[in-house]
Amino acid sequence: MTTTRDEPESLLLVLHGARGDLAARMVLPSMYLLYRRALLPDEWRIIGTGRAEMTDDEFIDHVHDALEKYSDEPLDSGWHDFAARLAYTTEVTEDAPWEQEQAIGDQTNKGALLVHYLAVPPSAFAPITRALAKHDLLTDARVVYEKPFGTSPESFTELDALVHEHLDEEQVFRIDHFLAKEGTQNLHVLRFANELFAHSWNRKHVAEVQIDVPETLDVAQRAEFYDATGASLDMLVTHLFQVASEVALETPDSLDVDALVAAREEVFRSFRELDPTDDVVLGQFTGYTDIDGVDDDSTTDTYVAARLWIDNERWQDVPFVLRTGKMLAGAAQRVTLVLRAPRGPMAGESTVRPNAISVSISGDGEIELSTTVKRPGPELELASGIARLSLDDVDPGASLPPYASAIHDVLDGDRRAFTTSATLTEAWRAFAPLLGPGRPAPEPYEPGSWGPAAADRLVGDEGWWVRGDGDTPHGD
Ligand SMILES: NC(=O)C1=CN([C@@H]2O[C@H](COP(=O)(O)OP(=O)(O)OC[C@H]3O[C@@H](n4cnc5c(N)ncnc54)[C@H](OP(=O)(O)O)[C@@H]3O)[C@@H](O)[C@H]2O)C=CC1
Ligand SMILES: O=C1O[C@H](COP(=O)(O)O)[C@@H](O)[C@H](O)[C@H]1O
Repeated sequence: MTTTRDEPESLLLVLHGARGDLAARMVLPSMYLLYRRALLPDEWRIIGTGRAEMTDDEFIDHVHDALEKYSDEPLDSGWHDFAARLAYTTEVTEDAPWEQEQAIGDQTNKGALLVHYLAVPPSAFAPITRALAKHDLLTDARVVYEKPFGTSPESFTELDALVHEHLDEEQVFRIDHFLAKEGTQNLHVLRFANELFAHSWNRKHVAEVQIDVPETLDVAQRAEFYDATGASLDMLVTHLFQVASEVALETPDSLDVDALVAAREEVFRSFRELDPTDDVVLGQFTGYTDIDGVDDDSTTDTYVAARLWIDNERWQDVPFVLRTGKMLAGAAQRVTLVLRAPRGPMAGESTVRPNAISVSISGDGEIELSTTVKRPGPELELASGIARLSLDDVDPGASLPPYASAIHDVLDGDRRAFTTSATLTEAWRAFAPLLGPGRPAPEPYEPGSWGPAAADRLVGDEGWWVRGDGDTPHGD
């Protein structure tokens, strides 16, 4: 399997929104981890930006605090070397000179790779892009955009046009960290590298696909953002659609980046527009509107379950049932292919569960195969058994968390784990009916439950594969 490896000799990362929550939780700890694993070029620097003034030393203290809180790596002698490469400056704007322009130009003239990471609210993507273009800081640069990249088909189209006015698609890295998860990346390896699975991956053998990300998390820490977003924008049109495309890929000619991305784009074109009446259930947990920062009459969805249809030969009539929600009874990130009942001499045996290929995409990932076996004993009695392979048992297991993996890919110029303009265009097309007058009203559900019972009609007779406590298929 080849990748587009294009490792730079030196790096200048401009981290826009460096004092924000995402920078503290994900970006800075990821850079520290990459540094400690010797996965950064020998020469590198981070320039953090923000709208307020701050000295370099204050920024270094801020980064230290963030790493203490959010990094698992020790702040030992390596920290001092890391800190020596940090600087801070006020944010670039369109209508004023920027003090960093000359310094950045000097670095890039010497061959440094310039990466702008926009860890800022989506409303700031356009002004910062324009400002960077105005100061000629986009030529040959790579630009990382956080999610959501647009909040409606219209705002996506507008942002996409602006971005393409100044950047080639190859320069643009739109993060969807679910694509960077080890477990997600294992989906196509599992399928294409194992004859055992390759032939089952179609409508002939698969009755239903469930992509299930229930969460126990509350939203009180980010109420303002969440109330303006909701589960379907935060998770469905983004992560769950991307994972669905990863499951549903047509077989690419190779696993090269271009072939893989093209296969993902192709399957997105087959996504049928959601039918909000028949195929979508929204929910809101009881007590949501009492949270500070949430409107008293908010109709924001904190839960969504949707049946997605993929209109191509491989998946015609196979429902892809996608579910996620906050404050649910258990947490999981699981893709399950529920297989059809066997034909032949054992057809009609109804005492056991269906076969299933179930992949946990959280952490390092785990594969479970639900199989039917003979119960030991003199009679021919059937039983269900689950074979499990935890991917952190695979040698050598040195995985990177999704954000570190995504940043590493940006440095390598490897775009396989990023969304593209084409996939997002199709995602918004398929999702658009849920933004219209047909959007169902969210149904109430109790915190700690599995969400509105109405969603049970979206899955087959076996129900939700995840329905125990925690990340556990039912019956475990
Ligand atoms: N936090 C998280 O866990 C996740 C966040 N994201 C995405 O990451 C991005 C950043 O999120 P998060 O860090 O939580 O958000 P914050 O609200 O913490 O904003 C990040 C920083 O952006 C700067 N900023 C805010 N408004 C503007 C503006 N209008 N122009 C320029 N800079 C601005 C602020 O810095 P200053 O005041 O110093 O200028 C702020 O510290 C968002 O797109 C979000 O959707 C995605 C997944 C998870
Ligand atoms: O992007 C988001 O993802 C998280 C779930 O992802 P994880 O990798 O942290 O498990 C979700 O909780 C959050 O609402 C959403 O914005």
